[in-house]
Amino acid sequence: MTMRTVDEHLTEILGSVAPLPPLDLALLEAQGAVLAEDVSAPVPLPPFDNSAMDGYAVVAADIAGATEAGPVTLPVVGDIVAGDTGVSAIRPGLTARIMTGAPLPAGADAVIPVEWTDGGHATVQVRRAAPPGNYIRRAGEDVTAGQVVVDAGTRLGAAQLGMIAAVGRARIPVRPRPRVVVVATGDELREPGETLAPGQIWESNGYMLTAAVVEAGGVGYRQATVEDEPGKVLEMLEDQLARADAIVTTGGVSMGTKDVVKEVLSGTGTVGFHKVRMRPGKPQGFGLLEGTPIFTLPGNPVSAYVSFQVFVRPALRAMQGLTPDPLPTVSAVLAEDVKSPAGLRHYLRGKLSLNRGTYTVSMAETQGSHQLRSLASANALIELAEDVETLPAGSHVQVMRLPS
Ligand SMILES: Nc1nc2c(c(=O)[nH]1)N[C@H]1C(S)=C(S)[C@@H](COP(=O)(O)OP(=O)(O)OC[C@H]3O[C@@H](n4cnc5c(N)ncnc54)[C@H](O)[C@@H]3O)O[C@H]1N2
Ligand code: MOO
Repeated sequence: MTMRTVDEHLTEILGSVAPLPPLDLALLEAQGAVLAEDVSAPVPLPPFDNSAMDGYAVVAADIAGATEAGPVTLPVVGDIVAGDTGVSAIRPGLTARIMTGAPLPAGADAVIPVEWTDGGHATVQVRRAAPPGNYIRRAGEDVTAGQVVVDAGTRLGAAQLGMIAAVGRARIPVRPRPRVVVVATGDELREPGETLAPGQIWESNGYMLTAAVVEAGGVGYRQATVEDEPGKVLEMLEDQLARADAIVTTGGVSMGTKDVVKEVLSGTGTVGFHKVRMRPGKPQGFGLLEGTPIFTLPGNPVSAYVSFQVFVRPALRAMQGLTPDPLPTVSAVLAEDVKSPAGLRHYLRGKLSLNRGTYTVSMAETQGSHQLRSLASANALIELAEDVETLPAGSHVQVMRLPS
């Protein structure tokens, strides 16, 4: 196994993954996917001048002198509701009742809310003056014709889907959420809910990594554990290629006699195994299996989780056409002294808090790569560069916020 840095390993990964080809999807099928092309408006929004209030469409000059004590009385010549398509014009001296969202009749230049009037039907008394433009929503004041309303590369949430529907699009080209098969290996593993024999543990990495795939915008498929028998593991991985845009395995990649993932994948496709200068997460493998990226993460639970966030998450972003950013990172003040092994990138579980505008981070109680409890209560990973060996309390450090 060759030695390499975190950056070297990530560079190889990002050089090997490509955005998934776009698909044309109906709006609600596209939720969570990333828009592949800009969406622009074919018409302005609003498409026509319309009323912002339930009230009366008037000529502002007609009611310029209206007061509580001296209301102006106008004949009401029509009733315009939202959805009316053939609205006739009004002339000075006349008014029409109008509802919110209804098209403004030609000739009118202001809307008087019903609360400023006596609410009359045949005639209406207006008790307040208003300038031209009062409570009118002008055509194009939200979006102009031809304007881009959602940029390519945006992940589609509720607001973006609403915007796209509002410009009349029923289907859009998106990069689909990558389908990621998660495979746990190890003869010691049993399903949660089953009874354990001595020496066995419950399988947890598969659940954790499948959930992490979803947090990273993918679709996670957790594959049941198979026996640590090379033929069976290879056959299962090859079967999974049919439904996978990527495969993530955990376990079986270090120096043991039963490190089956390494055994079956060494020399298969372009898969290579490396010792990466990091803690946790030293033993890593990556490559393409019949063109599909496969990440072989270590088995220690915290190592698997950190490896996912450092290597797999950026790759899944790239496959969605997003920038392969790390988790959102902030600068924080260390609450205590820390030590770090020389020559390794160190990821420490931490607790990040914001006190009077300053981020402070303290270390989780335990840092062993088998100690999942402190990861489950952490909200951050403190990232210490390879050349850091000691840092006193008060130093500034880069901290990755964990998905919440
Ligand atoms: N002689 C050496 N031994 C080890 C080295 C080394 O360099 N030389 N590296 C250590 C490091 S660092 C790590 S990390 C682990 C990685 O080992 P594997 O990827 O081969 O993982 P396993 O041996 O299969 O398992 C390690 C550990 O994690 C538990 N595990 C595995 N899968 C799961 C799962 N799905 N759910 C819960 N727990 C899991 C497993 O029971 C082991 O305790 O190797 C070190 N050894
Ligand atoms: O890399 Mo191992 O991941 O340190 O426990």
